[in-house]
Amino acid sequence: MILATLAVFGLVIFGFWLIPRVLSRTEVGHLLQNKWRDLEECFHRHQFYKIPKFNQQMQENQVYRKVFMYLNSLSSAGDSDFVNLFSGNNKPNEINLEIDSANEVFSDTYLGSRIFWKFEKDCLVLKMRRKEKRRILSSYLQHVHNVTDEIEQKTKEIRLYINAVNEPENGRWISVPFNHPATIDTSVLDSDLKHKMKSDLESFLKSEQYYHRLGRVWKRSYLLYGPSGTGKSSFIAGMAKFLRYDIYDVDLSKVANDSDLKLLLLQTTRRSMIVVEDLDRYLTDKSTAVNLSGILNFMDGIISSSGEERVMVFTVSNKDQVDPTVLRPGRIDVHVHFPLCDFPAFKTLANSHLGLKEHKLFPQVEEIFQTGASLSPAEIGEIMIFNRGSPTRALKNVISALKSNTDTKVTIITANKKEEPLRLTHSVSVGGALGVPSGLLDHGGPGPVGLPPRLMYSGSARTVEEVRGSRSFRRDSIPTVREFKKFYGLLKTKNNKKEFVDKESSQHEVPVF
Ligand SMILES: Nc1ncnc2c1ncn2[C@@H]1O[C@H](COP(=O)(O)OP(=O)(O)OP(=O)(O)O)[C@@H](O)[C@H]1O
Ligand SMILES: [Mg+2]
Repeated sequence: MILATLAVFGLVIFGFWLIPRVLSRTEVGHLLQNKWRDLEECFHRHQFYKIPKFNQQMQENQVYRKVFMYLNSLSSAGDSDFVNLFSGNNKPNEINLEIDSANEVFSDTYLGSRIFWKFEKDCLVLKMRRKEKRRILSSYLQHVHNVTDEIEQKTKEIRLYINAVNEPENGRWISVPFNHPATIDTSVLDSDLKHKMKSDLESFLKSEQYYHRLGRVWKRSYLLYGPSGTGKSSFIAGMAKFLRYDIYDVDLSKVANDSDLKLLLLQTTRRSMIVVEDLDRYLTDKSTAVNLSGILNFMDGIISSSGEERVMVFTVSNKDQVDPTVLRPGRIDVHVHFPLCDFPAFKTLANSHLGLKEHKLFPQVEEIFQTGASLSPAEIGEIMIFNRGSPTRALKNVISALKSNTDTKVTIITANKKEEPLRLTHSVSVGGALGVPSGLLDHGGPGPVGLPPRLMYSGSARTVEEVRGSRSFRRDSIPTVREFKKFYGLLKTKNNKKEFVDKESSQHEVPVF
């Protein structure tokens, strides 16, 4: 008797456990669930809001578009009876799922209230309990807006804008899709610095209210400084991808005057990154028609169409040469140093480029770094890429390049008799603005110290006097390696005194946080 009671009791419990599970997986269960919900809603009065697909001018209603996108992002969308499959817009191999507008009701929960969406002919209908509309309607719509904004931001194609010669019919900017492969993570930099940069950018994105409360323009400015080939442009690409911002790359030499620069800024959109590479060059060479006050106003970003959500990035090779007013706090918020390679950075490159964690030549490489020799990550990276078939050969070539670089670190007397340091090898620019090579590549054979041919640029010929007159070789007329050697040979005969330039501090710093 007791056994029978226990068996019945067990069966009842099992039944209670099993029935909801079976129902939730079957059509009957689904139907019952919907009927129960409908029954529950029968006891409430409802308010309906219609969102037409088109406005009176037969243009697409943006609210409809956003709600449609929002509904697609709901987890319940995946469970809907009919789902359409489309190929991706920019990636044809990708398949996207989209809810079908055929008479289905989608329910959503917001702040504890249930909200229903239904497709009708050319419109979407929002249904909510009347007594709850005051409490949730506007914040729910804001929530829909925020979610879709975030989705759009994540999926949008990043574009690179370049200020072209004046074409009034097309505006001042021309753009191309931006597909640079660099990310913040692929930059060979101190990992703590990369982490700080990411959190700085993230906290900027979340600070709209904070900036508004302070009455400040919601923008943040970064100065990336360091020798050529240390990854400044690649890092900018990584920042833009991290933020998913478009890049406006300002070429100041193509700007007619201060008001033209204002116009350019006015024609940028929010959520964009405004980049001026080699700012020091423009300031010292006066290779722009814009004067200092025009540049300062531009940096302050006051004149912009919305004044909102801008990141500005400036690169310089040596910040000590830049007028302190340009770099004052508020105008530049964060300084980031891009150093030449040290031994840990070399090891990271060897790992990523050659798959080497350890090698018998590493101690030798470390020793040379300890003597103060250094090359830019670009130079070391190029040697490794060129010799990637043989890691040992790659390391040997890095060693000889480092040794030869030690020999080429000299102090030269410039035209104005002032001693000025010049690192010859760092002047071989391997990357133009945002990594687009600006010189003509010479594939004519290996370089003199095992450097790959890619490192050799055939720029326009320059005389030694021209080279000596400038602080460093300019990107737009890069000498060939042979010219370097010639130049170096001349230096040796003219200056018997050969000094090492002080090794730059390898400390990365982000002074303002
Ligand atoms: N720190 C680094 N981490 C990873 N790659 C680097 C780094 N530095 C340079 N490189 C590589 O070297 C090449 C040139 O780098 P990039 O153009 O970013 O240097 P740059 O500092 O902007 O130089 P320049 O001042 O001449 O414009 C790129 O292909 C990049 O991938
Ligand atoms: Mg650059």
